[in-house]
Amino acid sequence: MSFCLPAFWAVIPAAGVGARMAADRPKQYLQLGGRTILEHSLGCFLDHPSLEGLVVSLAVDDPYWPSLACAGDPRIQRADGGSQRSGSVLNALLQLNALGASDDDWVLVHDAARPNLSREDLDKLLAELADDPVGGLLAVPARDTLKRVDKHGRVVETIDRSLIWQAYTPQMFRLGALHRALADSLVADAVITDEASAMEWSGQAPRLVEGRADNIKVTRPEDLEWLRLRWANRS
Ligand SMILES: Nc1ccn([C@@H]2O[C@H](COP(=O)(O)OP(=O)(O)OP(=O)(O)O)[C@@H](O)[C@H]2O)c(=O)n1
Ligand SMILES: C[C@](O)(CO)[C@H](O)COP(=O)(O)O
Repeated sequence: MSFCLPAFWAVIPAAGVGARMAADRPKQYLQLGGRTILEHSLGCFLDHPSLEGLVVSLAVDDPYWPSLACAGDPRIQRADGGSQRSGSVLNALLQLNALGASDDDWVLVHDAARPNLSREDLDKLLAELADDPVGGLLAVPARDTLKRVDKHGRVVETIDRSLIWQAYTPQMFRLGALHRALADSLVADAVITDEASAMEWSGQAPRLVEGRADNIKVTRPEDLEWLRLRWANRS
């Protein structure tokens, strides 16, 4: 059964420094299968027929972007990164407004550090949330036993994981609602680590869409080692 997926705008926050990766450059510019991690993450969106436009948030002093083949792609607009991920996303949303996006348009925010997003998961998110009143995100149910610890690293509780999920990206919300939620939560100095937490802060209940667990965020060296092994086995 073919179905029409909703049109959407994409925001790719790529202004982080990758401190936990401790590499010689920000992790989004490390190589995976002959391209940078950022190029893989952009690629999943640039060829999608429902894409209206894409904004990538880059550090204001990013020296690496101009050397990428996609730097001149007219489908990609730039926004200045912020001191936090949420600020980088908010700046990109402002750019979408300038590009003519409307408040009711869908926006998908996807970490530049998640290069392994599948087209199947992207289309699943779009299809399942196309008519949702709030929006939502790709997520994976907790698979391991979870422990709560005290300040000494001693277990104080095993948490019931039956209702615990890990938030991934893309996260999909209407532009106007996300813009308001991010701006208001930033003014209130709320702790916001993803778009869904800003929507929750504003009183909304985003919907989880189960995705693939291998849509991992490259955070530490072993994450990239694992992806490189998978990529090598693909070719
Ligand atoms: N001020 C920031 C911080 C992060 N990001 C982006 O948000 C995504 C997820 O953030 P994270 O994995 O934390 O990346 P870093 O902040 O670079 O990592 P670290 O916390 O280890 O420095 C990444 O694509 C990163 O580039 C961003 O655009 N602007
Ligand atoms: C947005 C995110 O990837 C969802 O899990 C996560 O919150 C990013 O956190 P980080 O500390 O900025 O990597």
